[in-house]
Amino acid sequence: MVVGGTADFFYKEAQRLGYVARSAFKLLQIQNQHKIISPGSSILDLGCAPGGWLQVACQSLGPFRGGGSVLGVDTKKVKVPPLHCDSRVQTISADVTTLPHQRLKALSPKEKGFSVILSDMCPLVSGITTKDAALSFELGMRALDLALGSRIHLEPSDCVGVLKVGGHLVIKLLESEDAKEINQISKPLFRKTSWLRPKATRPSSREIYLICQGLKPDAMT
Ligand SMILES: C[S@@+](CC[C@H](N)C(=O)[O-])C[C@H]1O[C@@H](n2cnc3c(N)ncnc32)[C@H](O)[C@@H]1O
Repeated sequence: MVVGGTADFFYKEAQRLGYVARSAFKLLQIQNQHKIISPGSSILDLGCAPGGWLQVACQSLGPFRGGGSVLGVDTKKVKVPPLHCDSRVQTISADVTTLPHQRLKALSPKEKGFSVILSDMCPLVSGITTKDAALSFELGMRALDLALGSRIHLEPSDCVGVLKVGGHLVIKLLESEDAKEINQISKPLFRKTSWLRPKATRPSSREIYLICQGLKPDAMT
């Protein structure tokens, strides 16, 4: 992004290192601080276009022989393969708000769900703070719902979430009272939850990431 006639630091760094978007540095910081991705992780990346997080997710899996997988979903098509991605990365074009839990589960390795779910989804920003925050909250809740299914009682009770026990979930939100509600819902279900505002976030942005680590076993199972 060119701001005031000069390309900003993270834009230049992204170009220098072959990342398709400066957003790559946000996931790099999350990974450096929280180590959510390990060799062999099965990763679901919601709102993956143009592919910066796909690149960092694949790099974070380590050498190809260590296995792992990354499934990216976006309404926009991703021009694959971006640099740093290998055949462990697959993408589909779909609207996350209407994508059934069962379809996502069927796309996960051995249909067993994912060990890491990332949501960098954001609505088309209107500039109206309350409206944008409300839309962002809806996308965040959708990510939570896909991850946890009936455990957060948003869906019929047979609707199983696609995040594995022990797994991690990252959700982008725009700061608001509602955003705090997502943390309140998540907190009892995970070993730890925390907030992170990455250095690569533009100063004018209200975005913030909720990081939920270590999904606890379901009391019902
Ligand atoms: C900030 S961009 C993601 C950037 C990406 N993490 C990267 O590093 O390249 C937000 C993305 O969310 C996607 N998005 C928003 N609403 C969506 C929805 N309902 N279903 C799927 N993707 C959605 C947009 O199309 C957009 O590509």
